[in-house]
Amino acid sequence: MAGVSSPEPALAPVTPPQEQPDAVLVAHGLRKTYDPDVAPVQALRGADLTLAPGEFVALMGPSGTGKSTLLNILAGLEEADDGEVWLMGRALSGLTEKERTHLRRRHVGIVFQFFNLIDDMTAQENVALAAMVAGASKREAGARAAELLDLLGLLDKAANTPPTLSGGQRQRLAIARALANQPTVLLADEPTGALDSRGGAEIVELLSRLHARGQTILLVTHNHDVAAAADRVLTMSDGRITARGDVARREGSAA
Ligand SMILES: Nc1ncnc2c1ncn2[C@@H]1O[C@H](COP(=O)(O)OP(=O)(O)OP(=O)(O)O)[C@@H](O)[C@H]1O
Repeated sequence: MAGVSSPEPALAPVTPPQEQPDAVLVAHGLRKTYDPDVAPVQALRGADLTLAPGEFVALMGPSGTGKSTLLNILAGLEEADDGEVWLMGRALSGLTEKERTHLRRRHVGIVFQFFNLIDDMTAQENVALAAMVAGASKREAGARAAELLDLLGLLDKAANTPPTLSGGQRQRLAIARALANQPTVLLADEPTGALDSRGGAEIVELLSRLHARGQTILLVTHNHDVAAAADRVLTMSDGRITARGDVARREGSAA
């Protein structure tokens, strides 16, 4: 639990974005306490992170150390109590709500474990809707959806609704939907968590292919085999990033 203190020190802050002008995403000093007045839980205690263009980074660490909280804040689903996030070099705190939403819609794709698909729409409609929300015309959205379903091996399931797909297919559809806005960065929280090993391996293979095409990816996972596909593994403990490295390829070690 994040409330239990860890002997590991936090690392020094990441380089400020002015010295990393091309960073896609930089977070500095993020703090978040849930239920501050009743039963405070310090989920984030000064989390720092930087993502360079085209990087595939895995975020690991024990349960309850703040990984999902960090991802939710980066995705704009939750607000930090303190700290700053720079997306495409722009500090989010300096933007209006509307500007923030616009910037995120343009640059961030989100894949969460529980899919968030619309059950009474077809696979094609689910992806096309996300493209339209991001500003595509109906025609462009239809074409983009077909292209993404093809890329993700789901073209023959375009007319299926999510409940008629397997878990692995649903997760691939969720990834297709997250890519519908052609995001600069894809944020994925345990995308293989609900899948069997074959389904998980398919998602890893898919993420690797997207990465090879230049997609920047930040992935939360408990699975060392999944993390091994990344360029770099960050380890969270006690609400902070406590290890950074390019060690994923070395025997799946996370530290
Ligand atoms: N909405 C919430 N309200 C209160 N506490 C929360 C809330 N969300 C998370 N927490 C607490 O914040 C801490 C960090 O949770 P978080 O889900 O970010 O951890 P995690 O590292 O992603 O865990 P896991 O690996 O189990 O998914 C935990 O102690 C959790 O119980």
